[in-house]
Amino acid sequence: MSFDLRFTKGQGTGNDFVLFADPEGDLELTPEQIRAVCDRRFGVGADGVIRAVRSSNLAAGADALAEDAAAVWFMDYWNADGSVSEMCGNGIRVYAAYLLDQGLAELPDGGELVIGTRAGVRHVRRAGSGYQADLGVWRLAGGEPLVRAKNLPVARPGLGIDVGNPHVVVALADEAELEGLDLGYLPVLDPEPEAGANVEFVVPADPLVEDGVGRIRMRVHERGSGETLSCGTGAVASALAVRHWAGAGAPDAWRVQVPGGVLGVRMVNAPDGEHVSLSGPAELVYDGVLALA
Ligand SMILES: N[C@@H](CCC[C@H](N)C(=O)O)C(=O)O
Repeated sequence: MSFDLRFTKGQGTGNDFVLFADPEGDLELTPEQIRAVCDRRFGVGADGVIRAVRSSNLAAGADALAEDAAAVWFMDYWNADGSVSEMCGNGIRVYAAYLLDQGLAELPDGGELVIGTRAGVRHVRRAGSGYQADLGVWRLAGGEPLVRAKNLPVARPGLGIDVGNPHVVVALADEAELEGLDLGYLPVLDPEPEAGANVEFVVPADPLVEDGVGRIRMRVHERGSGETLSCGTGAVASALAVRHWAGAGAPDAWRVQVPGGVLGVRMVNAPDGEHVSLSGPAELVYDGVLALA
């Protein structure tokens, strides 16, 4: 049986998403349907799909509500291959813009949206013409897998970082090496983390720090989506990794240039540990209807 999916297309630094509202949680798309929506030739085309569902109508939403009763909306996220992810840093800003655009939530000046995700409750506020999301407490994932990628002459050690979803960050020698990578091929990790990982390749800008802000360039191969123009949680993981490698005195504010634009990352101490926040643009591009089988 086919049905019409009313959707909005949105993007943040070129990481693009199909968003749809399903407040009651009646419309659980299958992995095949997600792949059909994200197909860039036969579907709408996107790096991921986001369902706006009330936390009270989703099993995973119960945890969010237990953490914070204000998390009435849940960001239900799928990668383009139909797999579920815990978190999406660009997606959560676009999701905030979508909730506001659809009149599903309000954001008074200086206020914040409280959003349930599989990685926990996240807070989003306006920042300039975009949004800033507190992605919570980060942690070293405890692994340094060797990473092989197409056109990378030798395997390099990566650093495992968890920001709600899994990342492995790899430092490259220079811009030429970054540009020469062919991320149309899946990077191979040894050992391969059980749940897979998003893999970021980074190089420092020259100078690394300007006006107290660290500066890096990044490309990414996203778990479940392949190479994308940007990955918000990947930008955060990259800034954290480079700060870790730079050692004492490295800044807590970073500017991450990705193929689709620029993202801001900031580390801030809080009672429960060091939080990391991500800021950047979020745009809703168009609305449409897709017939799905
Ligand atoms: N593009 C996102 C991350 C989306 C999920 C990721 N591919 C995963 O599987 O963890 C971002 O902006 O963070």
